[in-house]
Amino acid sequence: MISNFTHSGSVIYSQIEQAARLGQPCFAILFDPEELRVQDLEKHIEALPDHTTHLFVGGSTATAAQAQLAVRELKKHSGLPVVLFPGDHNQITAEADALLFLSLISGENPEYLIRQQIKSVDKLKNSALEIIPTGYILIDGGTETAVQRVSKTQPLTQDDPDHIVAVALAGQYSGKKLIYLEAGSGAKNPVSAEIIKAVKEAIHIPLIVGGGIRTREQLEIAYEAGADLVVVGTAFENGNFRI
Ligand SMILES: CC(C)=CCC/C(C)=C/CC/C(C)=C/CC/C(C)=C/COP(=O)(O)OP(=O)(O)O
Ligand SMILES: O=P(O)(O)OC[C@@H](O)CO
Ligand SMILES: [Mg+2]
Repeated sequence: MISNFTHSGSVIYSQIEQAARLGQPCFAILFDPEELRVQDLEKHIEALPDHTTHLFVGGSTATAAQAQLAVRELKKHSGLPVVLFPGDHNQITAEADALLFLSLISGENPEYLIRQQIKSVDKLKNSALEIIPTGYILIDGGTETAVQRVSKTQPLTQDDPDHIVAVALAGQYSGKKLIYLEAGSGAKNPVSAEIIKAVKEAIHIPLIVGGGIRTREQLEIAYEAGADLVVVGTAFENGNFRI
């Protein structure tokens, strides 16, 4: 019997999974609510690359009000799915289409492994927001990033792909539906092709890759290595993402 207790549909996740299965990679632009000026939003929407499939909203230090405004305005001006990628439970708003329910599994800070998630329950339990359990893995991108500072966790070295694969598999075995390899916003070095490939070969859930991707070439390297969804934030924010 189909359960009546299903919290919400899985429209967004099913799309990502199906695209991954068909080898049609997805592409997300990340809007940091802290940086977003509403008066510039239409210009940003017009500048979205044609192959954009998702709009992500989140920041390491954005407030609840900033996140809510960003989601509302993006939904108003674009038909693309708006997916929350929160740095904090306060950024969650039921007006989005889906939520990456992140757990920072590369680190050992209980606040980002389970406490933030518990704090979000009151908001989530009566909402129809699609919740996508996501294993979030912070990898050293050559600079100290906001995620590292905020989460007080160390990134995993790119020199040990076997360990990164083990963390990703532990996430999958724990029931995560997505794995997100993160080099950190504005990273000097994106996650390497070698690591993307090793993780992709090991897991059977879709793989998100982000952090420090600025060029068409880096984007293609990530897809070629096996990323199912690539996220670009800073380069788009700065008007530097040339494709
Ligand atoms: C799912 C729930 C309830 C909460 C999530 C809380 C967790 C586990 C967060 C993971 C750790 C973290 C701080 C992630 C931040 C992710 C993010 C939105 C990064 C974008 O970084 P920017 O804010 O753009 O960086 P800059 O400050 O460099 O611009
Ligand atoms: O801002 P950039 O470096 O594109 O990173 C995107 C995203 O992965 C950050 O969480
Ligand atoms: Mg940012």
